[in-house]
Amino acid sequence: MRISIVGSGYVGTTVAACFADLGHDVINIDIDETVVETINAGEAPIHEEGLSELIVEHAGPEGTGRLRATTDYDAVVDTKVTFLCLPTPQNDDGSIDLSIMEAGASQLGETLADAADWHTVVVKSTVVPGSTPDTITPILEVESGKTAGEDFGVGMNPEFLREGTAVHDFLNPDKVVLGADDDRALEDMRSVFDPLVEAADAPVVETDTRTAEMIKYANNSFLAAKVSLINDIGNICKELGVDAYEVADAIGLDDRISEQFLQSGVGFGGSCFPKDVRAIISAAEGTGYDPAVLNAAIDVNNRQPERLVALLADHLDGEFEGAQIAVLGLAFKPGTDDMRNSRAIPVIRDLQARGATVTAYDPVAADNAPDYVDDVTYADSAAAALEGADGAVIVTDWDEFAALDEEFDAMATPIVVDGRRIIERRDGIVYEGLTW
Ligand SMILES: NC(=O)C1=CN([C@@H]2O[C@H](COP(=O)(O)OP(=O)(O)OC[C@H]3O[C@@H](n4cnc5c(N)ncnc54)[C@H](O)[C@@H]3O)[C@@H](O)[C@H]2O)C=CC1
Ligand SMILES: O=C(O)[C@H]1O[C@H](OP(=O)(O)OP(=O)(O)OC[C@H]2O[C@@H](n3ccc(=O)[nH]c3=O)[C@H](O)[C@@H]2O)[C@H](O)[C@@H](O)[C@@H]1O
Repeated sequence: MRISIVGSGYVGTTVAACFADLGHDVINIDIDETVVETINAGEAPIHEEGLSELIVEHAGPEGTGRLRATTDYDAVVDTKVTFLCLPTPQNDDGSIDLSIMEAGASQLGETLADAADWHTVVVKSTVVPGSTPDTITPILEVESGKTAGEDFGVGMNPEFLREGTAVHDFLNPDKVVLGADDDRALEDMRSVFDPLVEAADAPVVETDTRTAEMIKYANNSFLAAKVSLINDIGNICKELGVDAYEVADAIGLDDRISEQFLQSGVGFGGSCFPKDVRAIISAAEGTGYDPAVLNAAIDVNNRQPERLVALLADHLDGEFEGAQIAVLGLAFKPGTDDMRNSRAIPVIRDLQARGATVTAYDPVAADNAPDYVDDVTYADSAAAALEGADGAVIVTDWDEFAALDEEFDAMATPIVVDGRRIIERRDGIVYEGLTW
């Protein structure tokens, strides 16, 4: 099937490359010319395991030609289904900012005015319940001069991939959620997903657009709250002299709890959990409901970076002035160069506010870091960051940090505060785990 994907970021590029791999003819539309040129040159515009190979195979000069990128929305007319994979950031008050979606829907609607045939538009971005039927559909109708359900269809298909394992997650979904308010749109979505559903033997949930939108927030809220709950328990463990990881291993054996998302530490970051939990809190508050547990999840998450720095402060007798602190890890999780809402940001700012100078190292995210933090020296290796440091904090659980050993001996004072349980406790290091 010929499909178009609007937005070529972490979701759009992954989805476009994977759909091309599943046999569809895919056009990826983005306003960023560099991104478009990169894809058309057969290269991945973002760091994601397995993505470069797919882009070489389907967009590269020797490739299948099933993936092509453009800045031109008119390309949509040659396709049958369009997925909107545009950013849905937050306003200052935490509520969802739909302006980019509105701009994309507006451009798409103008293009659809010229479409002779039925076309289905699918919202893949994470949007609060009601956004698709109440905001996106009316824009498409006004700009195209057509009627939803009669001339074109609208669906909502939330995405559950994780950054770092995006290609694997997309191709091996736990579930595929297809939300639609009319049968033809649903039928088109089924046709797009058939090859994936068959290859992955994935369960399909068919529902209306509002419910599909809410399923996404419920999924992310549940996981974010689970991380905050294990962090709350972890903080209690630390205060009481108990190892939270031993506790988590045991409770994770209970199928009702499961072992996943029980790693306590410096908290959740990324472009989704913090923003999505705040957006659904805001939507709930708009109805007059106070979502107490979700507010607590954000509150606990905000406190973990402070607790990490406070543990280091204890070992430096509160004296950060003139201290050189190594920060290992900048990305919000391993496997990605994404620093959006990384816990490294509050950790670095807190250290600097207390008077420390910061030398940071991350295997892939350092180039993005200056957009988020100032006055940081970037080292080429963990060893270089640690050399001469008065203390170190571990913010991201990159595998390579687990192999660090004698590098700590080159520190001026080998104090290591581990926010991700990645470093081995050993003689010669003053080691503090955040929740163990
Ligand atoms: N990042 C993730 O792991 C996941 C994200 N999501 C959701 O998917 C949506 C997209 O997120 P990301 O891919 O992370 O965003 P992103 O920020 O990585 O990429 C968005 C892309 O859209 C382009 N763009 C902006 N305005 C445009 C316009 N008017 N027309 C065409 N292109 C335009 C940008 O140039 C950029 O390349 C969000 O709603 C997010 O919450 C859902 C699941 C996973
Ligand atoms: O909506 C989204 O964008 C995505 O958000 C998350 O994916 P992602 O943010 O890429 O990464 P996760 O692996 O979920 O990690 C999020 C944060 O939680 C932290 N985390 C995760 C698990 C854990 O046990 N402990 C913990 O602190 C990670 O370090 C990271 O900072 C969800 O897992 C995806 O299903 C969803 O599609």
